[in-house]
Amino acid sequence: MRRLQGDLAVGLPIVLRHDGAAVLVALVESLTQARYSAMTDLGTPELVVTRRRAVALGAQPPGQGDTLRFRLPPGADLGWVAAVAGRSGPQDGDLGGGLPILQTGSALHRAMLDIAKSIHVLPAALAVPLSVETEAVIADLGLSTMPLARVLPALEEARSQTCVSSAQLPMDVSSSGHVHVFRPDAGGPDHYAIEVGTPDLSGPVLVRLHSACFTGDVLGSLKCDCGPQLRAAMAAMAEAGGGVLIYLNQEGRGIGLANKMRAYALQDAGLDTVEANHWLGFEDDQRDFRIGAQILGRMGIDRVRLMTNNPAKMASLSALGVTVVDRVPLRVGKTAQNAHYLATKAAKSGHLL
Ligand SMILES: Nc1nc2c(ncn2[C@@H]2O[C@H](COP(=O)(O)OP(=O)(O)OP(=O)(O)O)[C@@H](O)[C@H]2O)c(=O)[nH]1
Ligand SMILES: [Zn+2]
Repeated sequence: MRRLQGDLAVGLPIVLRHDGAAVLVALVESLTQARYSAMTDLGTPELVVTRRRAVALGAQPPGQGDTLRFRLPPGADLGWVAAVAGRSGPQDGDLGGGLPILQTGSALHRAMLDIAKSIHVLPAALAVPLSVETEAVIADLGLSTMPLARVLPALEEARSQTCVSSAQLPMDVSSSGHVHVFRPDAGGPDHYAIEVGTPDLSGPVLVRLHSACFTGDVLGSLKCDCGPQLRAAMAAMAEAGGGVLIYLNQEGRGIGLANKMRAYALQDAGLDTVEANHWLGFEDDQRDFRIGAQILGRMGIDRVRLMTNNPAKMASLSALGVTVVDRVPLRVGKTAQNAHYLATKAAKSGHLL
């Protein structure tokens, strides 16, 4: 799967197989003019997008499925395809004639977008069904290939983590502390568990499950409350004698920093934080808290006092077998610039303020 993800990330097409059929797939995010031309020369391409994206573009898609596909209209160039994907910015909502007739996508189409999301790029793919003849044409290119049946298990495998290194770290909140680095067995970004002070891991542990926010954690952004929440959680852990911060590299609620900045540009144009995610084709929250639950398990922690205002985090951990003994609210970092963001999270995502 890492090879497949790497190829797609740099713009190389891959071949997915299912039920005796083969489809050549490239992600719109990394598609170049040369590859677009080569793919359209090979057959009749379809564009695959999420229902969220189609609705954002004004379509009224049939059925219930979350993945949709349509044939490229005559004359559609790479610029049009990129605009459908939302690659360049808020102006991409203006498609003129709108989208051609949409069809519900199959499990194969959904897998394409799942792979795109797993590498934090826009969920939009160009797919060219291959005939026996066209397969022969590309046979020598050595493209990565995978049967559909292996895609989901391979993505699942990336959630299994192993601790690869640990060391002591004195910090300003506490002179005693440890950092443990966890790595997905199937590759992907590392995640970190930080023991602040000397927590008793056998009892209910004061825990913060924090998702990376480069802009808030590092740059001191006033648009969200992440930086103050991070620092307040660590200070509270030190004060209590110990706690564990799980720092998950799930930037932008799991859409990655590039897409979060696209979402910020959309917010500058008037959308709220949830609408901006939808406009780009993502769900409100693309994070997978199974990773956090697994790291807790690897550390031998099964009872937590969870520092959060997000009931969905508590519910996810409970469903995954971690006992949430109580919730410790984290109400810090309100600014004039993030008041609307926090109000939207309360109204649309159920955050407790
Ligand atoms: N997509 C997107 N992500 C954002 C935006 N603002 C902040 N984030 C991300 O939201 C996440 C916030 O993470 P957390 O603070 O752990 O989670 P939370 O759901 O707010 O819950 P608690 O803080 O625990 O109450 C981080 O990954 C940020 O990068 C935004 O406008 N759009
Ligand atoms: Zn933030």
